[in-house]
Amino acid sequence: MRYLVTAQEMKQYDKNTIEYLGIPGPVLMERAALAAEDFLKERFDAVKERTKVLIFAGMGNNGGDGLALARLLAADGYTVAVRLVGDPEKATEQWKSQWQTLQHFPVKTDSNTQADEYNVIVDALFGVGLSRPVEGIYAEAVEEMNVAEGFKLALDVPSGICSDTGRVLGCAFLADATITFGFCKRGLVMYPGTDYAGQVHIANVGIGPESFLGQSPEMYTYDSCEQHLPDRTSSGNKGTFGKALLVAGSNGMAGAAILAARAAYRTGAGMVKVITAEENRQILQQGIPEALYGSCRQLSESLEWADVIAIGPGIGREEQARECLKKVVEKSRKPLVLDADALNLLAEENGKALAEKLHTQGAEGRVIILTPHVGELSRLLAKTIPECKKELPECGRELAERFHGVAVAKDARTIVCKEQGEFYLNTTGNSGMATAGSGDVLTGVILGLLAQGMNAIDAAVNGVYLHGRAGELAAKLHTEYGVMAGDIADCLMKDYDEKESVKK
Ligand SMILES: NC(=O)C1=CN([C@@H]2O[C@H](COP(=O)(O)OP(=O)(O)OC[C@H]3O[C@@H](n4cnc5c(N)ncnc54)[C@H](O)[C@@H]3O)[C@@H](O)[C@H]2O)[C@@H](O)CC1
Ligand SMILES: Nc1ncnc2c1ncn2[C@@H]1O[C@H](COP(=O)(O)OP(=O)(O)O)[C@@H](O)[C@H]1O
Ligand SMILES: [K+]
Repeated sequence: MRYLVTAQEMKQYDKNTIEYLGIPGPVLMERAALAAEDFLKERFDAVKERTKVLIFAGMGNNGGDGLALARLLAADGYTVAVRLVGDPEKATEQWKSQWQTLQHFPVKTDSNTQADEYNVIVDALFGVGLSRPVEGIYAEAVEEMNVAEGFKLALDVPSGICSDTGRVLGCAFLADATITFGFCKRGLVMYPGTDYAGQVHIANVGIGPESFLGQSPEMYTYDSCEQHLPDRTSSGNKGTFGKALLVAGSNGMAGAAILAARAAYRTGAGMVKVITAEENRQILQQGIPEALYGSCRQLSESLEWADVIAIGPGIGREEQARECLKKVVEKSRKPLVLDADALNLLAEENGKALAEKLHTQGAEGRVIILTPHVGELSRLLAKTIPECKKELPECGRELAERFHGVAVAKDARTIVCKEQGEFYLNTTGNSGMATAGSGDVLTGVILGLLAQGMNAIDAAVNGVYLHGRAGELAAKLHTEYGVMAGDIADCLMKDYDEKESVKK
């Protein structure tokens, strides 16, 4: 698990470390600079004589980090220059202290430096203190750094990237790598910030979980989650691993049902039964002979049979779909995943009463997971798509609250939201997954995990992770251009044993 912090959280943890834990600010800054120095030395020590480093320093403590780095590198024999951007009169106390110390070291600090004469450019203009769009002399400095050749390292956050959202404020430094201090900032994994950050390295500078003082970060991600899969009893039979009911696929949309059923099986469900339009019977049985088939008329008895239910992929918005959704809501209290057109039906005017019932069931303890993409989310919340994209965690949380459930707000960086507590932001996956049917696969994955007894939040979080991971494996085989949803389903769990054996 890796925390993802906002600027405000990071500043609070800095403050707690200094004021409560008693580690002085200059010590933290020195450690930040040492970490950056180590990072550069690892890459450039072998060619030290030919390495010329230019550091662009702002007037805040990010600039202070830059000055400390300049001193360390110069003391180590590197050719280093610093370009000051801003008015030193307005610099922070720590900055001023770093500046005085720097005067005793052979570092060029006049303004005549030409970026194209250096082969390492370090951005120490702004870190988590960026508070408005980058303009004027700061924008010029960013532009100069961006057009320069050579290796580009950002300290803490690429200047111009909002630490909380990953958005570009005015313009931003395009880094090859970012060394970030203490905890990873949200903006370094969200788009487009992640593209600007390059490779992200998290440096331990002495600000750790002790600094939370009861207020842990609100967001986290997984780098690896094998240990979070449901236990698999070696003596289990197909009943042990759950009976998953999938209501999917209207006439002509059998593919959605096949993809989701396939994904549920691949994730480990013992039995998958698909309720779909009569016309789909043959193609479904050919496409996935392992699945049981049922027509919409058999829905009631299938609801009795099932341990867990998912409804939505490819069901359309016709009367039959509405009837099925009504039954699933009214005749069952079993764990339920709602996706695609099931969500659209709930968002319609005449779906409001059903949504109200679900809300009550959620309050009474029914497990409800909703998996909207931003379009579906915008319909459910009556907001615009840009609003939902901009405030995805908040919108996801609003939906989770509305249904007393778990909302999987899908985008290039999907966020799993509960009514309260932390958000999970997913970092697996790639643009190859922006392909029709990819969401149907996710529904099947979450259903498969629920079938094996996982709780709602774990099924949603791990489902999203595994789905993205499968997308990465699929892209290795087919490139991001060539991935189709079926490839994602087929790549599910493919590297699981391998990773386990590496771990052992
Ligand atoms: N103890 C600490 O405080 C530590 C801080 N560290 C560094 O300190 C950074 C945070 O330092 P600060 O809080 O001083 O903030 P920054 O150095 O990120 O920037 C803040 C300064 O930039 C100005 N500013 C913000 N946006 C601007 C814009 N668009 N145009 C022009 N000026 C703008 C602000 O008015 C302020 O003067 C971290 O990112 C990290 O690099 C690290 O050294 C670790 C320890
Ligand atoms: N650029 C991307 N990077 C990572 N994941 C992505 C990207 N684009 C889409 N996805 C994932 O693919 C899935 C698409 O789901 P959805 O929009 O419901 O597709 P469909 O309705 O076609 O099945 C979501 O899980 C989403 O997070
Ligand atoms: K920076």
